[in-house]
Amino acid sequence: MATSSISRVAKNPTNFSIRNVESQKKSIFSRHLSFSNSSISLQKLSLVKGSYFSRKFHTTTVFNVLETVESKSDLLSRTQYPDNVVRTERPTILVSEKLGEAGLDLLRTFGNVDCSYNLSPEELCAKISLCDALIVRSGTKVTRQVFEAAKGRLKVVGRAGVGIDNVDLQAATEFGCLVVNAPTANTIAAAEHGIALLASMARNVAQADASMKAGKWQRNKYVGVSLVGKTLAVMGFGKVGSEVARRAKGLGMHVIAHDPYAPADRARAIGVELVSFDQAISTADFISLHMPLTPSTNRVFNDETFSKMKKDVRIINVARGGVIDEDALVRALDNGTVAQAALDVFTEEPPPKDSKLVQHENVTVTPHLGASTKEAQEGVAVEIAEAVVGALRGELSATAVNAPMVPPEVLSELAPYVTLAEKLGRLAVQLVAGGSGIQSVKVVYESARDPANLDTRLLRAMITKGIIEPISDSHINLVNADFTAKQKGLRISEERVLVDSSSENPIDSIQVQVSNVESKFASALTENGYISIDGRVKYGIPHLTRVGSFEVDVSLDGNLILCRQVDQPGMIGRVGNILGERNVNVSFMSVGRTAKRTKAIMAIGVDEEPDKDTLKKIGEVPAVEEFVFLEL
Ligand SMILES: NC(=O)C1=CN([C@@H]2O[C@H](COP(=O)(O)OP(=O)(O)OC[C@H]3O[C@@H](n4cnc5c(N)ncnc54)[C@H](O)[C@@H]3O)[C@@H](O)[C@H]2O)C=CC1
Ligand SMILES: O=C(O)C(=O)COP(=O)(O)O
Repeated sequence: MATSSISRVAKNPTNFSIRNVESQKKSIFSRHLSFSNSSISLQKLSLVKGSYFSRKFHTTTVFNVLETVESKSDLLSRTQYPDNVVRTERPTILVSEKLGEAGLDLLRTFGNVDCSYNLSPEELCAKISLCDALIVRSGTKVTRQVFEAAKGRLKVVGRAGVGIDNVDLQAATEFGCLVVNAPTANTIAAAEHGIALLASMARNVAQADASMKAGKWQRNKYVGVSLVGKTLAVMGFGKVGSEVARRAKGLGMHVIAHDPYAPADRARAIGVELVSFDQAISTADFISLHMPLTPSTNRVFNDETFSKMKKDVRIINVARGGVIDEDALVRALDNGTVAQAALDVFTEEPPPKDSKLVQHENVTVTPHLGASTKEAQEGVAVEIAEAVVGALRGELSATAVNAPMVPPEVLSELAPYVTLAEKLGRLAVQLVAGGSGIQSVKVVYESARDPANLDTRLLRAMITKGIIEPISDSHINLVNADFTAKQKGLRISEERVLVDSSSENPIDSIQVQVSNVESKFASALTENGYISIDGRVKYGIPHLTRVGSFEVDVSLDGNLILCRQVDQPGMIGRVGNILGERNVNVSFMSVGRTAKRTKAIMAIGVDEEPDKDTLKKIGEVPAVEEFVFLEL
């Protein structure tokens, strides 16, 4: 008989009307009674729905659909606002490194932009709890401390460039913060810088320039090497690597590449042979690095790998300093294995003033200038501003780094199922008797679609949200759903059941099963002993269609009383009277039973939350065997 202590969500009268019409006019099961007196016609309903869908569902991203769906179903627990508050004020966007004006202008049309450059880690942590978004380049370390200091307000980190090795992605994910980058706008700039370093290193341009400025004229000292006919190994054949390869081919070089993930046909198309790591480094005259810094590429160029290189090899690094063991490189330069190196990036930036590597006479250096052209900086600024604004609007950018991508057409199709999934999660957790922790949840999707064509990650995230949020202070979104579930020891498994129906709808029904728990409403348990509830989307609106082994049919909105009683005449009237006397408005009622005159379940939708006394009175009706009050 316990009732739940879950906090209420706001109500929107328009949605009640829609639901009432839905209940009244679209009842499918014979014993479904509607207590609605709504005068909205079905035609009007479809108009409302039509305009709603056509206006909103052109959107292309996950959070936008979540926002749309949630505002439609009156949930204020918005995915992207962890403090459960719908913010109406302009968001604050902190830009911690120089960003192109076009990007800043775009950001200013949407939020308050705080350009604070050269912040110390402490200053960044002090500011961040006042910010909704942070935009960085490679110079700002977005550490776990930053996410902790944000106190849940920071919703998106935008990296105005490619490399995200300066952002603690694991921490971002744990804190439900989306990370987006600008992966395309500086590709050419980085490739051109790679080629500039290659050519200037080969012809000693920087050294000769410094020598002349020191008053010298050393023509014999600075004899260079030619590029034509030499072998260049491109390590990392991604966007930058392939542009470098293309340009090097134009200089008459023989280009090979190593990239465990690059498709061979892409390489073949520009006349580049993909080879193994060892083959690349042992045959190349020049080696150009273009792989990201990850645990597996960290210091991949070290004493051992330098020793496998051809004598007098020349190395260019426009990727990340950390892929080279810099002390080993100094040794390789000193012992003559590596003739020259041209470096734009360093393990520590800026490197120490007395760095042997930077000071080495055979090394050409630039201070991380790969992306620093006017064109690239305007490009990344706009690219990242669009991504950040989109994310703050509730959209999931196409350049999200720590969240799954769900194609736009899948998103709009799944929208009503997203609401259904969250509500089933909310209901399931409220049916669990206090004290027994949920560890294992199984979700069964019935669908006529080929499982390969059914992306359920979004639904699983929303079921997780529905289950976890009411019983904890965690705030779940698509970024952190799986992580949070795992952290709380909640295992969510999924099963797809192929059914013989129209594949026009992505899903026929969703069943949520919670096993190894006690229920505060025993009728929700199946004969196998687990809590089981089913839901469907009918005419765009989520419905609860089964509780345990009882079929019901109620639209999922407002609050719900589930009663199990002896199936006998007069029960609906008796319970309805108790609620009516206490001014609790019944919005719909549905009765389900397994057999005539045995046991039945009554599902009663109520607009107001009945007080304890009212619920007690319902419990005292002699034929009522158990009941539970649930908030959706
Ligand atoms: N110096 C600068 O200012 C700039 C530096 N960069 C850096 O250049 C690097 C590449 O950037 P993009 O080409 O845009 O990225 P990308 O993601 O298009 O390419 C990276 C490639 O590296 C490959 N890769 C991953 N692990 C590898 C491994 N162990 N061995 C060989 N290849 C591996 C990937 O398969 C991918 O094809 C990044 O680290 C980025 O941060 C990018 C732009 C400017
Ligand atoms: O995009 C990248 O990965 C870069 O390294 C460019 O860095 P930056 O934005 O110039 O600090």
